[in-house]
Amino acid sequence: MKRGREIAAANRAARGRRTETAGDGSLEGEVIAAYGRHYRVRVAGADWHCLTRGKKSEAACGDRVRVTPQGAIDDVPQGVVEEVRERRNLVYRSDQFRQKLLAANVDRIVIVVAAEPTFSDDLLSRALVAAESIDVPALIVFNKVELASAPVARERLASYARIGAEIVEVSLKADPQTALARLLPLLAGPAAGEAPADADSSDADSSGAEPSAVGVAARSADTSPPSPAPTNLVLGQSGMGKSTLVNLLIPGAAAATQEISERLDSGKHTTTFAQLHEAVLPDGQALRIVDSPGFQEFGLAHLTAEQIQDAFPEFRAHLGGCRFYNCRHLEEPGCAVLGALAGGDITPRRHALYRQLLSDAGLL
Ligand SMILES: Nc1nc2c(ncn2[C@@H]2O[C@H](COP(=O)(O)OP(=O)(O)OP(=O)(O)O)[C@@H](O)[C@H]2O)c(=O)[nH]1
Ligand SMILES: [Zn+2]
Repeated sequence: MKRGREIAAANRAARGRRTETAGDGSLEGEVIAAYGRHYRVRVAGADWHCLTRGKKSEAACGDRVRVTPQGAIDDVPQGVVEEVRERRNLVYRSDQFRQKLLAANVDRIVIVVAAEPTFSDDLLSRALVAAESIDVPALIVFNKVELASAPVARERLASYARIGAEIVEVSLKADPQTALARLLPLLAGPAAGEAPADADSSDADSSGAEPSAVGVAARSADTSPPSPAPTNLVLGQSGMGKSTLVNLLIPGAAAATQEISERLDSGKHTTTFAQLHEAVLPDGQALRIVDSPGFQEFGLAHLTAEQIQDAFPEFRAHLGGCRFYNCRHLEEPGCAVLGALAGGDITPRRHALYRQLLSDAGLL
């Protein structure tokens, strides 16, 4: 989050690059659906079906890619992904054996939890760590708050608010209008071609007190090309209401997903599907949502020790206070983080997660 300003600037620069034709006949586009090695790439307003050259699937939803045309099948342009452009960030899950790319070039990670079924602290915490590790703001959408079980879940979420997480309460099914009124100002932004609406706000940092300052038309008024809306990656365990959220925000999203999975997957079931949905709102703002599969585990084996440590906001105030400059905050004498753990400022659950993430990454 501390690099929000730089990211916003990089963001503007990256988005200045519109679709271009290179000398070799290749074109630039954006991956709007990733399904194993199959991709749907939006090139100059048309949706192409593309494959990568290698066996590995290395592009993610939201990536800018260079593609070469390969004719058309059933009027759908076909292409090959030749190159993935440099990305601002990449969200992925990993264990020791493989990686699952979720999305690239995201501006916010939206994590859906609910009053019931019971959400997993481990998964929520890992999603927050994933966001922190790439300096992208996270938003927790707390759904089904009309249920009698909501106070228990609210109490559990309070510990996340204490470490700085932003939480929005909604009833996506029971009260969709209020949910939209709360979420759209946080998630929408200027449509492509629209001038920035707010001259004062300058970045997509979520650390400000005003929720309305988060990425919503909050681009500085400079001379660079106007930015399209921020890209929101939606994550959630099964049953929390992720599909309900995506369909409320983008009417027709379910049908689009169905259509793409039928075309790209030809009946095979894969779980690596992610899709970018876009909509223009009545007020002219635009909304970009990446829908990803529900998950039951969130491996972060790719993180470095430094990324893991930095992803715990409640450690920060203590990091300078350890006796050893290279303290790992595990059992070292004179460790300020362990002191804060003993004193109750850091919870045992969070410190256990810290240790587990180091272990998962092979760093213990
Ligand atoms: N009571 C209540 N139920 C809701 C609300 N929002 C969604 N649901 C229900 O919660 C269930 C799960 O919602 P989905 O949107 O399918 O959840 P999901 O997270 O996409 O789950 P998967 O499809 O399994 O990945 C459905 O039966 C919804 O009708 C709400 O505001 N209140
Ligand atoms: Zn320490």
